[in-house]
Order: sequence, then structure tokens, then C-alpha cells
Amino acid sequence: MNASKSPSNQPSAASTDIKRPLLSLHNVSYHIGQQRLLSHIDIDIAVNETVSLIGPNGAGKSTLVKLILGLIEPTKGSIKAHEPLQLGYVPQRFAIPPILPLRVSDLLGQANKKRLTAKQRQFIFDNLSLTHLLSRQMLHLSGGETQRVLLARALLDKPNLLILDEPMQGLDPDTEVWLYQFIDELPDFLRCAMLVVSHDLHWVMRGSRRVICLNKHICCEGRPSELAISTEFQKLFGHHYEQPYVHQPHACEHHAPSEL
Ligand SMILES: Nc1ncnc2c1ncn2[C@@H]1O[C@H](COP(=O)(O)OP(=O)(O)OP(=O)(O)O)[C@@H](O)[C@H]1O
Repeated sequence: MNASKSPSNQPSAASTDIKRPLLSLHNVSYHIGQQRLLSHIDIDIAVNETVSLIGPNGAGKSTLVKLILGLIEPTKGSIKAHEPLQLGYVPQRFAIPPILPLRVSDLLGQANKKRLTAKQRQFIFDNLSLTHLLSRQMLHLSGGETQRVLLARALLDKPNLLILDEPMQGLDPDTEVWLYQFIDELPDFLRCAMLVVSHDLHWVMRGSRRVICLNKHICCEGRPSELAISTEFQKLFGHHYEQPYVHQPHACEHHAPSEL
């Protein structure tokens, strides 16, 4: 994968953007019948801010993503965009029916061609090494190739909020490192807020500025250094977050503080 120079035609994003609100979830709960999937979620995401979302299996991370994407509506509470949202989404899984022919170029062709210049689109193609994949069937791509195409598909729409749901799943360690670096160092013309759902605690604690730990409610949040000493975090993930974690189902009551 290449590291060509960015064809930025926009001024650098001002650091003050980090303070400008983009999206707010206020007291959001989501139930299906009697089953409580999420409760009392308050999250503010600022323009160009990167937020990592962690939590054990079944914590409600994908449900939260669906709420932000507008695929489902909160049972309670509200979600407010402070400026028009252009969402980009890289899903955890991308299942294509075997009978559906879908070439890489067909999928990428669905992006809005007016959002970026030809040179900027080419930057994405070059850096994600896509040119040789364009005529291939999506069905026949490897996991890493599929991730690159899905990331390109999202970026070609120049999102102002990019949601990456387990972007490193199934990637080999070298590709993982490369992809982390790519999303960490997006050129100015692609800079956007990011919500990164990850099970990779090592990366989250090392590479993130702000982490939200979800377990049907927000257990704790903050900078990695703050989280590492939080009792809730230690209960959930132990002191051994540098190793792959094993969820301890007894470690959290799965109740919002106000319900305890
Ligand atoms: N449509 C649904 N109907 C009933 N239960 C659901 C539905 N969708 C999700 N759930 C349940 O809600 C809980 C949260 O699911 P969700 O997929 O949001 O968790 P997650 O944190 O993304 O998990 P994972 O890390 O395993 O991907 C799970 O117990 C799941 O079984």
C-alpha cells in the first residue's frame, strides 16, 4: 500500500474544531419489548474528534451504531446533529449473496462523484491500493481487500462522521498496523470525526484520545490514562488490557447508575 502525498485543497482543520459539537446523544435508551439493550446514553462527538467505543460482546455497541446511523430510533431520549451529517460507515461484516455479481467498481461507483476532486479520489485509490481490484468481484476479495474497498467507499463520500465497526477484524498484523496509521493520518481533505468500535484494547488504550466503555450503559469514559485507573474499567477488563481481554460477565451489573 502506498504512501503518496495528499492532494489537499483545503485549509488544515482548525484545532478549535475539536470543541465544535457535531452530534449529541442525550439520555438515549433502546429497548426491544422488555429487553433493555441500551440505557441513559449521553455522548457528544465534536467536529474532527476521534472516539473509540469499547465493550464486551453484547454490550450494545452495534445497537448504538445503528441508532447513530438512523437505522433504528431511540425508545427514549434524543439524537441531535448540530450540522448536516454526512455519514460514512464501514460495517463489521459485509455479506454478499453468492448469486449477486457486484464488482469493486460497481460498489465504488455508488459514491457521490461530486464530493471530491478527481485527484482526491485518485489519492484514495492509490493509498488503498484499489486500482488493480476494480474489475474484481466483491465476493472473491480477501478480508483485507474487502476492508480497503469498504473504507474507500465510505471515504469517497467525504463523510464528516466516519463510523468504523471493528475495522481490524480478520486483518493480519501488518495490514492492521497500516490501516491504523492510514485512519490516524487522514489528509486534511478527508479529515472527519470518527467513531471506532474496537475490541482491540491494546490499540484503543495506546492510540486513542477519548474512549467510551459501554456495557448497556456508559460504564466509564475519558482518556486512556484516566480509564486505566477507573474502577469500572478495571472490573470489566482487569489490569491486563495489553493482552486480549476475556469478558467477565459478573464484572458489571449491566445497569445504568440511576437504575442501581
Ligand atoms: N433485533 C434484536 N432483537 C433482540 N435482541 C437483539 C437485537 N439486536 C441485538 N440484540 C441483542 O442486544 C444485545 C446487544 O447487541 P449488539 O449487537 O448491539 O452488541 P455488541 O456490543 O455490538 O456485541 P458484539 O461485540 O458481540 O458485536 C445482544 O445481547 C443482542 O443479542
